[in-house]
Amino acid sequence: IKPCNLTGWWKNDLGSKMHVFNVDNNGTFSGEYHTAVSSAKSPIQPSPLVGSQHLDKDEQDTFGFTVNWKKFSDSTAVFVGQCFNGADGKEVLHTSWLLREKVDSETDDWKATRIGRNTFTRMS
Ligand SMILES: O=C1C=CC(=NNc2ccccc2C(=O)O)C=C1
Repeated sequence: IKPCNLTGWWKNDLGSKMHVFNVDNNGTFSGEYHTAVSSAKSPIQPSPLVGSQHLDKDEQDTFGFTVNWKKFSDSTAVFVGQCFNGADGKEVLHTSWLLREKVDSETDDWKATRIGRNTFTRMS
């Protein structure tokens, strides 16, 4: 199976863009996340991401990464997923995410984590 390397630019179904810098030989990578969903008032600036992917030979690897949302909010998102070579030959990342918003009091802890799914495709 054609290997699937995360290095490069990806776009998700919300229109956010992710730039993965080089993946080292441990599968560790860093990058920048350019969200499309931040509140309009704050200028969109990239947030740092760090992650790790499997490097099995010629496999469709699983990965995880963490995004710390700079500036606009003290939230953190973690993504887990797998890279596939789609039927059309295009690479696609199917991910699940947890978004943890910072809440002001422990009594609000119960409502502070959201879950969802995102699909990323490589930006040509
Ligand atoms: O200030 C903030 C706070 C949270 C954010 N979450 N974005 C996400 C959370 C889950 C999945 C995708 C995204 C995205 O931005 O594409 C973005 C900006």
